Formats: sequence, structure tokens, C-alpha cells
Amino acid sequence: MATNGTNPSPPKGGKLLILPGDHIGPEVVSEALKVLDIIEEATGAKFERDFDLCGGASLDKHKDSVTEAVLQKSVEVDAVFFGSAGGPEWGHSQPNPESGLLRIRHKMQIFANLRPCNFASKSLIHRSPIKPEIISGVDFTIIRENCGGAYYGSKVEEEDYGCDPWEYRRSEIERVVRVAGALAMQHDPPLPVWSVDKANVLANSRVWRRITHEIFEKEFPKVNIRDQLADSLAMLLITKPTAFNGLIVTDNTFGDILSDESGGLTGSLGLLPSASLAGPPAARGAEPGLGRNSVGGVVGLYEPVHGSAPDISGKGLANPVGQVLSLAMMLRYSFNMNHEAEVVEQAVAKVLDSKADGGLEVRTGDLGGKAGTAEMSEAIQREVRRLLKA
Ligand SMILES: NC(=O)C1=CN([C@@H]2O[C@H](COP(=O)(O)OP(=O)(O)OC[C@H]3O[C@@H](n4cnc5c(N)ncnc54)[C@H](O)[C@@H]3O)[C@@H](O)[C@H]2O)C=CC1
Ligand SMILES: CC(C)CC(=O)C(=O)O
Ligand SMILES: [Mg+2]
Repeated sequence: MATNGTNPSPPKGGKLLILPGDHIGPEVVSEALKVLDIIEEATGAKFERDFDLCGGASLDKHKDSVTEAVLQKSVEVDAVFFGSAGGPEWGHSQPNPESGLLRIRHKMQIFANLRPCNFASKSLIHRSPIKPEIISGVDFTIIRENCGGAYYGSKVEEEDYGCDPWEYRRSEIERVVRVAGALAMQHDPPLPVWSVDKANVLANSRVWRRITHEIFEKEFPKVNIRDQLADSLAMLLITKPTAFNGLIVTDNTFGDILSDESGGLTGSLGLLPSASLAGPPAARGAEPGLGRNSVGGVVGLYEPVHGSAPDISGKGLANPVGQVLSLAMMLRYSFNMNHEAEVVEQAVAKVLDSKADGGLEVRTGDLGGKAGTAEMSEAIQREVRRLLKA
């Protein structure tokens, strides 16, 4: 109990379910957790860690891509830290390994998948396949609807026929576009928002567009909301990427595809993190309480944008940055540890800039360097330690 009339600050940390998954998933998750160890040591925060299986690893042991027990655990923790699921060895499995992740996303109702696209370090600009004068300064976040659309619903899969109903209901659209509105309003002036769809062809897109405008007009009148067709956006992100600085809110399929394009823009998919949230981060205009976890943050699942990269797994070559930056997003959104999140982001930037500082280049192969996963991770850990002591 507080003795001086003020409330003691709440204990930092909380409960984590860790699902490393397949191929490079476990390789990069174990490195990111070393960063968490350092943060625990320096801050006194305590993260209870429960490790389990999802994807191919779960298929091998339980003949299912995720078990009911793991699904149940996913809704009893403050956050899930996820690696990646899938690989060619489970190519003909029913269910397939990726379905484990889809089922967890649905069970947790983490409907807003935030996928930022920016340069973790300015020294990476020259790694982009896009000319520096075009790509420099790119900074947008895709907010991808994560629990509906063509990835869910009653699928039909027969020998000569396949069908994935691509449907959206008002409630599914409203809740994700509200996250976009709430995030836009965290900035002064508010960030611009592009709502991305295929309203020229798809009925569900026309409903998406109408409801999005209703919500913004009523609840976020100060936000500049514009429509953009998904196909032309795919082209414009290459020719004029900075024109979309701000927020892009879109459905599950378009968000999945466009966020891998972000990896192309920044030079490597291995760099990009993501946060899938069950409600808006604390923000003006956010509904209080929606999606909150037991420590006052938002319930979330954190994973890199990339997949399990079977082509490089088992060789110690994977870039750990996407996974480490996903840890930073977890600290920020689920555990209200903004300072520590920034420390992790600064440490990553510092390591990526090491050559620019006249030091040795510590970069994995996807970034044109010679370092392995462990070397790059150790460099990040050293920086995190140094910054936490400073
Ligand atoms: N969230 C998840 O668990 C996801 C799983 N997948 C699954 O992953 C498997 C492989 O899919 P792909 O289409 O090959 O996509 P992928 O994202 O695994 O790999 C695409 C390319 O990027 C490279 N890459 C990805 N992450 C990297 C990293 N951290 N460091 C260095 N290079 C990296 C890979 O080596 C590969 O050349 C499939 O089974 C797919 O379904 C794909 C996307 C997301
Ligand atoms: C279920 C995943 C494999 C889908 C995907 O590619 C992603 O979420 O990035
Ligand atoms: Mg994807």
C-alpha cells in the first residue's frame, strides 16, 4: 500500500506465451528473448514465459497446427510472442501449419495488425532497390484487418474446386478503422489515412469504403481520409512511396500483400516487425478498456512480417531485426514500457549504422553483410545494455 499518498507504479512485466514456430522462427525468437533478459535485469520487470508449439512443430507432435490448450493459453496471457509457421515439409498436411497462426489470431480477436514501413536506420536507404531520392523519408504504417475476409469463413476445398468467401461485416470494419482513426489522432496534426480496397470490383470493398467514411465523418472529422485502390497502390508505393506517409488501413488480403511489398521497399523483409492488437493503443478517441490486458496495455501478438524462410534456416543466417523490433512493439503496446521500446529501436539503429560510424559492419546477408544471426544479435544486445545503463 502507498504510504506517501501516491500510488506505487504498477509492477512492470506480465505473462507471455512464446510460440517460436518453424525454421528461422526459433532462431530469431531465441535472440530476441536475450534482449528481453537484459531488459528484465536492468529494470526489474518480470515476464513469465510459457513456451509452446504452433505450425509444423505442433503438427509433428500433436497432428494439429495448434492445440485447443495453446488456443486457450493465448487468451489467458498479456501477449503472445510469435516466430513464424510453415515450411515445404508440411506441404500436403491437412490442416497446413499456417492455419495454426490464423486460428490464434481469431481466438485472440487481435483484429488490427500494425505493420510499419520505415528505415530502422538511415544507412539502409542505399540498400533499397528504389532510388534514394524516391525512397528516403518513407514512413507509413499498414493497419491490416486481421481476423476476417478471405483468410477466414467457410472454405471449400475439393479436387477440382476451391472457394474462400471474402466477406466483411459492419462490426469487423468499424473496429479496425477506429484503430486507424485513434492512431491518426495521436499526432498533431492528425496523420492522413488511406483506406485501401477494390471497390471498383468487390462488393465487400464497397461496404468497407462506405462504412469507413461513415466512421471517420462521425468520429474522426479532423482526419484526412482518402480512398486508394489496392492495385494502383501497389504500383504507387514503388514510384511515390513517401506520398503515403501516414496510415494505410486495409483488409486482410491486401494488407498481407502490401506489407511484404514494404519489405521490398526497405531492402529486406527480415527488417520489418508487426503488432496484432485486440484494441486501439491508448489514444485520444479510443474506447477505454477495449482489448486491455491485465497490466493495462493492449492484448497483442507480436511477430515479424516475414515467414519461416526455409531457404536459409538452420544456417545461422537469419536477420533477427524484424523479431527484435517486434519485441519493442510488444513492450510499447502490451506493457506500457515506452522507454525500453525506444532503447531497443535505438540499439538496432546503432548496430545498422555501425559502418557509418567508422566501426565494423555488422549486417546479415540479406543486408549485404557477412554477419550471422548470433553476431548481429550480440551487437544489438551490447547496445541495449549500454543504453539502459546510460
Ligand atoms: N507469419 C508467418 O508465420 C508467416 C509464415 N509464412 C510461411 O513461411 C514459409 C516460407 O514463405 P516464403 O514465401 O518463402 O516467405 P518468407 O518471408 O519466409 O521468405 C521470403 C524471402 O525473404 C527471406 N527472409 C525472410 N525473413 C528473413 C530474415 N529474417 N532474414 C533474412 N532473410 C529473410 C527468405 O530467405 C526468402 O528468400 C511458407 O510456409 C509461408 O506460408 C509466410 C509469411 C508469414
Ligand atoms: C498466416 C500467414 C502465413 C499469412 C501471412 O503471410 C502473414 O500474416 O503475413
Ligand atoms: Mg505475409
